[in-house]
Amino acid sequence: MFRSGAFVAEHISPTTDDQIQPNGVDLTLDVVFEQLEPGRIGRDGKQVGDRIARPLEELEEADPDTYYLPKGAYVARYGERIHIPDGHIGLVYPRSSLMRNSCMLNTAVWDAGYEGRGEGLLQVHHDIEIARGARIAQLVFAEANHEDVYDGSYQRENLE
Ligand SMILES: O=c1ccn([C@H]2C[C@H](O)[C@@H](COP(=O)(O)OP(=O)(O)OP(=O)(O)O)O2)c(=O)[nH]1
Repeated sequence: MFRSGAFVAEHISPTTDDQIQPNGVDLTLDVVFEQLEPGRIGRDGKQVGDRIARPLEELEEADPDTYYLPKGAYVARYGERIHIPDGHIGLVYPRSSLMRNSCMLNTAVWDAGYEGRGEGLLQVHHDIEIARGARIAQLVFAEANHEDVYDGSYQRENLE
């Protein structure tokens, strides 16, 4: 069963009322990264390739705090601190307005016990402007059985 947006909001911070949806909580765009170097997925381990944040100069041109994204693939970091409570997994879907603008956000599994400010693959199939802090995605929680809780390399990522 999927949980209500009000329940999800108890585990996401900060949130404003307009982020709380019937079935989930909207996540905002914080930073957009471009990958520069190949990563590696090995049999025992992995490496995330070097990346850079979209340069601030571009953000400050014309319309401050807006990303102008040409067609391509980016990694988006969400603005909220997310905790996946015991007994649940999280899934992220694109905000439909993003998808209707020919862009897509992909999700992997958000494990029970994870805490951090996570990331998603932002596919831009047509140039788009996205304001920093704009709502781009929706996080939902589904109830799930598990024996262990998340203890991987991304635990507590991007927390101050
Ligand atoms: O779209 C997603 C999905 C998950 N996560 C977070 C939550 C999840 O719990 C964590 C780790 O995901 P996963 O277990 O898939 O990572 P991995 O590649 O297997 O690495 P590790 O074994 O170090 O966890 O990343 C994201 O930031 N974005």
